[in-house]
Amino acid sequence: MPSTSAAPDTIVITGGAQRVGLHCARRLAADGYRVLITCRRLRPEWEEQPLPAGIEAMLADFSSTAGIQQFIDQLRARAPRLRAIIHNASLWMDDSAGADALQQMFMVHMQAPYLINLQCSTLFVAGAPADIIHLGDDVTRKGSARHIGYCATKTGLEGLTRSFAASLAPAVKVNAITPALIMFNPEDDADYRARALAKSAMGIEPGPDVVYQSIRFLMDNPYITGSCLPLNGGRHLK
Ligand SMILES: NC(=O)C1=CN([C@@H]2O[C@H](COP(=O)(O)OP(=O)(O)OC[C@H]3O[C@@H](n4cnc5c(N)ncnc54)[C@H](OP(=O)(O)O)[C@@H]3O)[C@@H](O)[C@H]2O)C=CC1
Ligand SMILES: Nc1nc2c(c(=O)[nH]1)N=C([C@H](O)[C@@H](O)CO)CN2
Repeated sequence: MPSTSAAPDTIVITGGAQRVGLHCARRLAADGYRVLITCRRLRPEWEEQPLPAGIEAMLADFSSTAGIQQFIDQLRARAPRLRAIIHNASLWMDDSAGADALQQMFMVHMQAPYLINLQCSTLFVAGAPADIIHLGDDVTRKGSARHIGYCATKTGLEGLTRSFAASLAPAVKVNAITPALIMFNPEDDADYRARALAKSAMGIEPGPDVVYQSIRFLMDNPYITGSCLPLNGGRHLK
């Protein structure tokens, strides 16, 4: 649970302005945490429908090292009582997306978590539970014929998980959640959706709360670190 001190503990969720990240931000704010979400653009809808109390948006673009460093400097200046950093930001690009697609996904999936973890691990509250959680992808289990660059960079993120877990223990636990289908995108057509649902034993689109539940499980468990938690509906059974 959040600290009882005057300042609530802070959880950072990168790429938290939509979909999975925003859902988890809402749930964790409702749990009593101060949640800092990062985004490349503030959403116009927040004018009419402000983010819930406890959620603050920080502009951050991880497409360059300078952009990552600017975020780190801003976060350090705010000197939050960090409880967790959740690396959720991601680009899901297929291999027809252009020559620099791999580089773009490397920046978001590996360079940003690498630099942020290296420089922000000292912002956690000393002597209190501390977590870094990487959002990976179940696709790393077998590889992907259609998202080679995406899969490679998410595989690299799993490697960062194990290395940072060894480096930051026992002060900070570092784990990954490796989901398969969580929530479709609006443009996904009926045929794509049917094929995606058929790939797992559970055969459902579970929605983002299963990611929140997995985050809570990792945060509330003092003994798991260096692990990649499969969240794939039994996809490995098919
Ligand atoms: N959705 C699913 O079914 C699955 C999701 N996952 C993983 O779970 C996580 C959440 O998924 P989902 O909610 O669909 O993710 P999204 O595709 O909605 O992306 C999340 C956010 O990443 C941010 N982002 C992208 N590029 C950059 C960048 N260069 N700098 C900073 N932020 C960036 C975007 O922020 P903004 O738009 O504000 O710029 C975006 O809102 C991801 O890591 C994803 O790979 C894994 C398997 C399945
Ligand atoms: N950054 C993102 N990564 C992924 C997404 C997404 O929408 N954004 N979606 C998927 C798919 O759900 C896939 O798991 C099955 O269709 C994977 N990664």
